[in-house]
Amino acid sequence: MQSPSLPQLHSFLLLYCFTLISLFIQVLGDGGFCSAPSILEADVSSKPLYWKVTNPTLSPSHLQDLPGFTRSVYKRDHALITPESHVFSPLPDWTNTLGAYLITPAMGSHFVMYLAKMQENSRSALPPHDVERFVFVIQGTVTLTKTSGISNKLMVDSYAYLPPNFEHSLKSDEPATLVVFERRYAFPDDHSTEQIVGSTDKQPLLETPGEVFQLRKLLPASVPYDFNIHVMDFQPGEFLNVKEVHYNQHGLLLLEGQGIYRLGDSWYPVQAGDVIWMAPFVPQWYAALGKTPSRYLLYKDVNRNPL
Ligand SMILES: NC(=O)N[C@H](N)C(=O)O
Ligand SMILES: [Mn+2]
Repeated sequence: MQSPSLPQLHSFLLLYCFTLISLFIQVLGDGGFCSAPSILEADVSSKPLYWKVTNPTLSPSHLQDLPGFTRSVYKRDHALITPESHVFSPLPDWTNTLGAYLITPAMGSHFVMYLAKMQENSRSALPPHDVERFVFVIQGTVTLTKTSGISNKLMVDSYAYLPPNFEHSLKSDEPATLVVFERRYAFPDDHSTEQIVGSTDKQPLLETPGEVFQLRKLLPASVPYDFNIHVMDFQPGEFLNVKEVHYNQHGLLLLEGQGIYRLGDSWYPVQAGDVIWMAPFVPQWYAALGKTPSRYLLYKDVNRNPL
């Protein structure tokens, strides 16, 4: 049998290498040999708004049952509370509602932030005396009823601000999830706040000089309001220009998307469903990553002298 000529051997080797390379690319393209399912693969575009907040991508299956594994962190000037850490218990005086307090004055905040999981036929209780309340609907529909008898249906992405000592109730026939902020109202002389009902999509985009994110504010900027709720949108790859350090404190809920949050000297991968506490003056910065835009809801105290 005649041995292959040099040109034949050369073309055989070329073909062999080409086959190997295309096989390797094929395997990598399928996520490689040992990659966990990427959160990017979860196609959230076909899901209801804010769906991932109540259906977070928990750690990959091989980590989910890893004893003690969590992304949650609690430090002096910040905290990251991730869904696998939530501890729900019946909300005092609410009917058929479980609550998970995520930020409270025990952390050093002057407000509380909690998730309220309303079951069937559930009803809210009033906040304590002189405490104002802001509720935002993450999932389901609730009916806000005031003493005047007027009621509003709040769907996902809708919200309500209730002044201190304002009689009201939130009812839900079907399961619904709210994020709630409450704060002891700092009464300025002869100022008072009004009850507000609105939805994010109807709020105008505000100027953000020097920044690229889109900003909506859900409450009036006027003096009577001692906090505001910002809704901030980032396209993948966009990030905060200012590495902020300010006297205001924040409670943040990532509603959509994923990225990296810098808090102090720590850098955290975050995703929809994560909650962050930022104490005054903690250096803070965010970059949106992945294929889907980021949106977060942000409590920020305003209009009061820090003294
Ligand atoms: N961490 C933040 O996104 N902070 C806001 N830009 C703010 O303080 O208004
Ligand atoms: Mn800030």
